[in-house]
Amino acid sequence: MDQKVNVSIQHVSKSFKNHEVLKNISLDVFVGEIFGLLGPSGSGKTTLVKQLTGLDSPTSGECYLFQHKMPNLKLIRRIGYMAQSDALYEDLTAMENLQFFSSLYGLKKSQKQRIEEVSKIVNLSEDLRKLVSNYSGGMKRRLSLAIALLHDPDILILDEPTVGIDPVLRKSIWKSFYELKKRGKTLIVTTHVMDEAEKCDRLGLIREGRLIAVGAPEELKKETGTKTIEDAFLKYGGVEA
Ligand SMILES: Nc1ncnc2c1ncn2[C@@H]1O[C@H](COP(=O)(O)OP(=O)(O)OP(=O)(O)O)[C@@H](O)[C@H]1O
Repeated sequence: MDQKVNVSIQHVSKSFKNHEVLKNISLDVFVGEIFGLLGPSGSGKTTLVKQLTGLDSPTSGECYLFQHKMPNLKLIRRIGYMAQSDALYEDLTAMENLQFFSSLYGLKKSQKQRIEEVSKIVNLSEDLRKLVSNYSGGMKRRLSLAIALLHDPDILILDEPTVGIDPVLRKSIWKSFYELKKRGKTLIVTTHVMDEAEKCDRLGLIREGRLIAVGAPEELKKETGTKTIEDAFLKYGGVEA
C-alpha cells in the first residue's frame, strides 16, 4: 500500500459546552486506504468526520487533508461527504437531485454520463424518475452515496453509508468501495457493524471520544488474542472478552 498520508488528524479535541466529545485524537490515513471508524453510538464518530470535512472546527488540534489545513474551501471539490442523515430534495426525482448536485459541482459535459455511472454503482438506474419522497430509507442512502461520488472525489468520507441497505446490495456497494480504492481513492467509513469493520484495511476504534486502538482487523485480533473485532474492541476498552 502507498504509505503517503492523505488525512492527518493531530491532537483533535472537541467540546460542546462542558462536554468533551473528542479527546486528543491523532490519526493518519493513507492514500488508497479504506479506513473504518468503529465505535458504539455516541462515541464521537460523526463529530470526528465533521472536523475532517471542515463543516466543524475542533476546540483544539488540527486536521489536514492533502497536507492542507482544514477548513479549506478549495478542497471541497476533492472531498465527497455522505452525512448520516440524507440531505435530499424530497419533492424532486432522484434524477433531478443528481442533476442539481452535478450543477453545483460544475459538471457540464460529463454530467449525463457521470449520473449514469454513479446510479449504476448504487443500483438505482431503474428508479431515477421516481420522486425521492417515494423512496425507501435504503434507496435514499444509496442516492446520497451516488451524490457523494458524483464529482469523483479523491477522499470519500462516508458516515454509516450502508445503514438500512440489504445484505446483497451492501455487498455490491462494498465491491464499489474496493474499486474506488483500486483507483487510488481514500475512503473513511464510520460504522458500528462488526462485519463491515472486517472489510476495512485498517480500523480506528473509538470509545467515549478516545481512540483506543488503530490497526488492521487481523492485527487488532492478534494483539488482543481474540477471534472477533467485537471481542478485540472490548479488550481494548478494558472489558474482559
Ligand atoms: N452539536 C452538538 N451539540 C452538543 N452535543 C453534541 C453535538 N453533536 C454531537 N454531540 C454529542 O457528542 C457525542 C458524540 O456524538 P456523535 O454523533 O459524534 O457520535 P457517533 O459515534 O457518531 O454516534 P452514532 O453512531 O449514534 O451516530 C454525543 O454525546 C452527542 O450527544
